[in-house]
Formats: sequence, structure tokens, C-alpha cells
Amino acid sequence: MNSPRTLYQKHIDSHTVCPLDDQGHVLLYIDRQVANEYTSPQAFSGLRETRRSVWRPSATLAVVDHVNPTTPQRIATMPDAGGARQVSYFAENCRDFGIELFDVLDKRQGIEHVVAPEQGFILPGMVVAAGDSHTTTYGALGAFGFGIGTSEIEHLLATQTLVYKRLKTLRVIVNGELGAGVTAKDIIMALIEQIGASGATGYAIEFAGPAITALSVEARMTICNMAVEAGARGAFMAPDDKVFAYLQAKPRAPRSELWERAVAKWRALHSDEGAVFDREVTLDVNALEPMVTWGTSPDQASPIGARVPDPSAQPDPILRQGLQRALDYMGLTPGMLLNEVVISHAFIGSCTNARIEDLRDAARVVRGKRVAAHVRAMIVPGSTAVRDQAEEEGLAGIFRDAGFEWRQSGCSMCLAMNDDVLAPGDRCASSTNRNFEGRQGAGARTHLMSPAMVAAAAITGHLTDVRSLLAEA
Ligand SMILES: CC(C)[C@H](C(=O)O)[C@@H](O)C(=O)O
Ligand code: SF4
Repeated sequence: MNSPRTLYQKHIDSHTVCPLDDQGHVLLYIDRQVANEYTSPQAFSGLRETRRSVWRPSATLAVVDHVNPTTPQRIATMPDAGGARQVSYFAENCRDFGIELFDVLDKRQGIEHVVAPEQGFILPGMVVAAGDSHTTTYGALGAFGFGIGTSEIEHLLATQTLVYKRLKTLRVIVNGELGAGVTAKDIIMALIEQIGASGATGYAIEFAGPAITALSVEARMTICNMAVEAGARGAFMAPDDKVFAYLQAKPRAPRSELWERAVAKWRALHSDEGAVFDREVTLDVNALEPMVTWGTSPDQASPIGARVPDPSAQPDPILRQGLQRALDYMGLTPGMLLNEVVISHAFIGSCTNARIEDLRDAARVVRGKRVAAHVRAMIVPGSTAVRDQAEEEGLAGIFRDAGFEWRQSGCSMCLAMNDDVLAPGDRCASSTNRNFEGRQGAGARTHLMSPAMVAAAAITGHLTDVRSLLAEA
């Protein structure tokens, strides 16, 4: 009898072309890849120099997302010369190598990790690699996604395979039931806080447990997306009926008999009873509060009701120094209440939290209220399709009426590679995934939180427990 296997082992076993050594390296077949204008240019240049072609052009979807502007009116020309070059070289590469491209004027454009699932381009059981670390997002669909570097992109485009080293497995079991106003973002932030920003380095995470099954597919994407902030190079969840329902009507999902056969296969995509994980972590979310970061690493986070930590209480001198540096950069005083931290900006966007459900969550908080006078608040939908849907549902109107800027889709202020950049000293409540120094602009300060929490901060002008506003409504 075969020994029980984890879902990770099943993904890797079914995609192993051949083992390469006895150190765990294999040649791994990759079903699909997504490419963006920022990390693909050198890979294409490499192919050009060596006169190689793309092995399977239909396995690649190309999306412009990192550098394009998000000004309310869509424009084909990039305002910045560097960005313009990246976008035009990307288009040239896609044309010459026969790859389908969603350019900025395409109605299907958006952030790659929002667009690929919404197109049904990613299906359960697939192994997906891309030149972007948040490719882990696809784990929510029962696919195995991970980020790769530029030379690997070149290898992948040329051969549809990668040299891959097996990871260790970590199962995160999430128990309990989320309270009102507490979301998937808070679960993943609490996990990262608990295990640390490199707590899952070397591991693939499988998320399981009742609190995960209870989540919508989009909420599960938030968790898999941010798992990379704990160091995981891959995160996934066993696909269930919710995933199948999510995928069924998507443009590129299989149809009729093929669909039935696919679903029957996908039902076997779970860890076997008795499968052994290298490590297991349990999280209980019954008492979980909305989380916010106060530092410059995603694990420097606390429940909104807490205070800014005091470095002098940290006995380890190295950790104490790191903590002090984070607080200096963030301009925070030890002991200060988190919900008294005044913000200048609010940003709802990114592949972590700018899907339609995120916008609905935020709109629920904002409806009938005004953004605080000293705050500049922006909404950058995760994709053009999300933007259109939000217009149709009347969410855009709610945001505009409240004083939010309603913009076009892209990575935008998640990493400030276009002209959506904060100034030194600006302080932003942000629904994104990284709060590193300078992430949203040199000298700018980022507080990560859920989109509903960003909405609450935008309204009151300071970090705020969203539950207090929901109770009022
Ligand atoms: C630009 C890209 C390499 C990067 C990533 O890999 O994640 C970006 O998307 C980010 O979020 O920092
Ligand atoms: S939205 Fe942010 S995290 Fe996501 S791909 Fe773009 S830059 Fe990276």
C-alpha cells in the first residue's frame, strides 16, 4: 500500500519529470506561468541572445501591473520614461514570442494575482511559477504557486520546467470562528506575528481547519498571498466545493464533460489521512482582534487594542536595537496606544486585499461617512474587472461620496513603482502586504491592516478598531 502523502507531496510527485540528485532536487514540470513587465525583461533578453523560443507560449499569461499609472483616466502611454520602456519592451516580447498580453487598456488588466484567478487561468492541482513572490496566492485554489528569479524565468520559458528543491512541510491548523469585523487578513497577520517573518522559511504551508474552510475563496487568497511574508515559498489549501463554484463560470475554466472530469480529479487533492508534516502550528481565532503593524516588518504587529511595545522591555540587545530602529523609523513612542496613531494616508489596494469582497467590506464601513479632512484616501481596485463590478454595485459611488480617490487598477502604492508614492514622514493605513522601510516611498511609514480597518482609519483619521464603527452603523 502507498504511504499517506501530504498535498504538497502530491503536487510535487505528479509534476516531477525526474529526480536530479539525492539532495532533494528534481526537474519540475510547471503547468502555467504569469509574467509581468517588471521581472520578465532580462529573461526575454536571455532568450533572444541565445536564439531560443518559448516552449509553450499558451502556458504564459502576461499582465502589465507594476509600473502603470492608476490615474482615473486610462492612458496607453506611461508618464515615466523608464516605465514606458518596460511596458513597450514587454509588449514587443509578448508579440515576438507569441504570448497573450493584457495591456493597460485591456478590460482584463489588473494585478497579476487578481487577474489570473479571475480568468480561470489557474486551476486546482496545477503547479504555477512566476517572477513574483506573491504567486503563492494561487494556493487558495488548490494550485501550488511560487515565485522565481529572473534566470529561472528564462529557463522556465524555454523549457516549461525548473530545477526545484523540495521544501519541508508545515501544516497550519486554524481553529475557531472569526468575530464580526475580523477577517482573513487578521488571521495571516496573527500567524506571521506568532511564527515570525522567517518562521516558515524552507517550508510549504498547508492551511487547514474549520476557520479556513469557513472562509470565502477570495479571503483564502489573502492568506496564501501573505504566507510568503512568513518566508514560505508556497502555501495552499485543499480545494473544496467553494473553490469549484468560484471557478466554474470563469472564462478559461474547462466546460461540460471536461469540467465534470476535472472536478472528480480535484476532489482527490487533499493530504491523506495520517500524512506526516515536518511541522505543525495551531492558531485559535475565537478571540482574535483586528491586527495592525507598528513596525517595519510584517511580524511587528499587534491587536488594535494594544500599545506600541517598549524596546527597553526586550532583554536581547540585538532584538532591542532592531525594535528601537523600527520605532524610530515609524516615529512611534513606546507605550502609545495604537488607536491613537494619526495617519495622513489610507490606501486600499494590492493583490492581498483589493478584490471585490474587500471593497464590499470597506464600503460597509464607509457608507454615509466622510474621510477625515487631513487624510488622503485612495482605492486602487485589484483589477479592471473588480473596478467595473464595484461601479456596477454602487461601491465606487460610496467611496467617491466619502472623499476617496477612485482609481484604475495596478500595484500602485503597494510598492510605489509608478507615480503613487508617499513623501517622507507620510503615514499610511494600508491593505497591502509589506511594511518595509521605504516600501511606499522613501521615509514613508506603512501600517498594514485589513481593508475594513483601512476604511475605518480613513474615516477617523487615526488607527481605529473597525468594530467600533460597525457597531455605530
Ligand atoms: C516586483 C516583484 C519582484 C515583487 C515580488 O516579487 O513580490 C513585488 O511584486 C513585491 O510585491 O515586492
Ligand atoms: S500588488 Fe504589491 S504585492 Fe502584489 S504583485 Fe503588486 S507589488 Fe507585489
